Amino acid sequence: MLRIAVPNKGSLSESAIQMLSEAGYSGRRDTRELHAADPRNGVEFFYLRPRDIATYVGSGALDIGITGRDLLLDSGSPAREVAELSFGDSTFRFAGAPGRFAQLSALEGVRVATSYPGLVGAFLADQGVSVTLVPLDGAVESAVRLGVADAVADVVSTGGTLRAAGLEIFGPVILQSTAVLVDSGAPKPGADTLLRRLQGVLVARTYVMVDYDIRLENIDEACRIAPGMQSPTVSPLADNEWAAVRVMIPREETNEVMDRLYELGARAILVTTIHAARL
Ligand SMILES: Nc1ncnc2c1ncn2[C@@H]1O[C@H](COP(=O)(O)OP(=O)(O)OP(=O)(O)O)[C@@H](O)[C@H]1O
Ligand SMILES: O=P(O)(O)OC[C@H]1O[C@H](OP(=O)(O)OP(=O)(O)O)[C@H](O)[C@@H]1O
Ligand SMILES: [Mg+2]
Repeated sequence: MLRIAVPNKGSLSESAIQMLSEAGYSGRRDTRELHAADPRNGVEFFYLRPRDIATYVGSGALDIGITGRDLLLDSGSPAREVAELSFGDSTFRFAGAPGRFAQLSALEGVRVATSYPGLVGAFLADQGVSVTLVPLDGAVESAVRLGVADAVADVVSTGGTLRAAGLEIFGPVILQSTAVLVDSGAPKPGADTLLRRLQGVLVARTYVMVDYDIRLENIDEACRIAPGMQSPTVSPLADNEWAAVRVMIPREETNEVMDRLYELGARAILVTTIHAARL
């Protein structure tokens, strides 16, 4: 059985569990369960703190897992990133009182609070800036107001938490993070199937299927508007001056592509969602 680590709570948990469900796996039924077997698919799930997942996978205790890139790098674990999963996006930034720090070098010698000391320490060492790191468990934005640090380094999503704490971002982007699939680098039976299934979910979410009818003389132009993956499927119609075309397009381009096809003379343009895919 492939042993898979899944975030048990926090920002990544719900999306990770949803994605595995769309990939055809059945997981735990109760949020307090820490382990669930899915014998039909030959996998076992272990629900763990996202911060600990790289440690379990890097040590070989578990085969593969879902965590954040920032948490992976912070852990110092030898686990490696296998694929991006397109959720849990965030940036990792420095912040301080408005106007206090103009650039990174202004951090020299000051106290920087973070719950990612491994990630921030490595970044600052690489940049040749020496600070006193103040490791905290969370809510690090309060550290400046409460006087335990001069600046913070933390996850930023909307920026709302920083603003509410009266802090301002400065300096370079430390990291662009996203949820990732991680493994130990050693091949594991069943891991390829999991990866293909998750990639299938991403394709199904990112693309839609478009069907339309078009006059034969306009097919080439229509295929330039929507070229598809390999190439559109073109089928004859009973009226031999027309053909039916089927093609995948990026979901976010749906209406623009429909408008352009219609203007070209396409009719009966139908868009359907994709439930699952293997490219
Ligand atoms: N708005 C967000 N807040 C926090 N983490 C986020 C956010 N968006 C994405 N993430 C990502 O989620 C992961 C952190 O998840 P984790 O569950 O450890 O902490 P959390 O969501 O802050 O939960 P908790 O604070 O309850 O431990 C990181 O990879 C982080 O980049
Ligand atoms: O930019 P925003 O949209 O405001 O989101 C970022 C905030 O969300 C997270 O905090 P969380 O709620 O997880 O609490 P924590 O700091 O205790 O982890 C993160 O640590 C930031 O504080
Ligand atoms: Mg948090």
